[in-house]
Amino acid sequence: MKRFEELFWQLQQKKKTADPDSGTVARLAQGPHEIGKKLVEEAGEVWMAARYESRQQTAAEIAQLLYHTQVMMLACDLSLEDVYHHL
Ligand SMILES: N=c1c2ncn([C@@H]3O[C@H](COP(=O)(O)OP(=O)(O)OP(=O)(O)O)[C@@H](O)[C@H]3O)c2ncn1[C@@H]1O[C@H](COP(=O)(O)O)[C@@H](O)[C@H]1O
Repeated sequence: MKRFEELFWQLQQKKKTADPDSGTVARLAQGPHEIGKKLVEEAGEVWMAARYESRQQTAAEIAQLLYHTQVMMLACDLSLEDVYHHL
């Protein structure tokens, strides 16, 4: 099981090393506009899963939303601390 911080550190490494096999690196190359569209799509999937699907499916959709949120953070050069500051 991977935790939020661990995933972020992993994605930071992918970005830093420009891993050519990484889907994250490919998404980052698309920029914040495309990443934002994906983020909104995933948020909609969370909404629909919560409304019409199982708890398990909702959890899976939330995990994807968290991933795409982290991709946006990296695209905007935001650290975990930058975000936690506002919690
Ligand atoms: N947790 C995730 C993760 N969650 C979601 N996704 C991506 O988001 C997509 C989910 O969107 P959809 O269900 O809408 O699928 P889709 O329609 O095929 O999406 P698109 O590829 O068309 O955007 C998946 O296909 C993945 O591309 C993720 N991609 C990667 N990770 C983790 O990120 C880490 C680094 O991954 P890489 O950068 O690929 O090495 C690894 O630990 C991965 O497990």
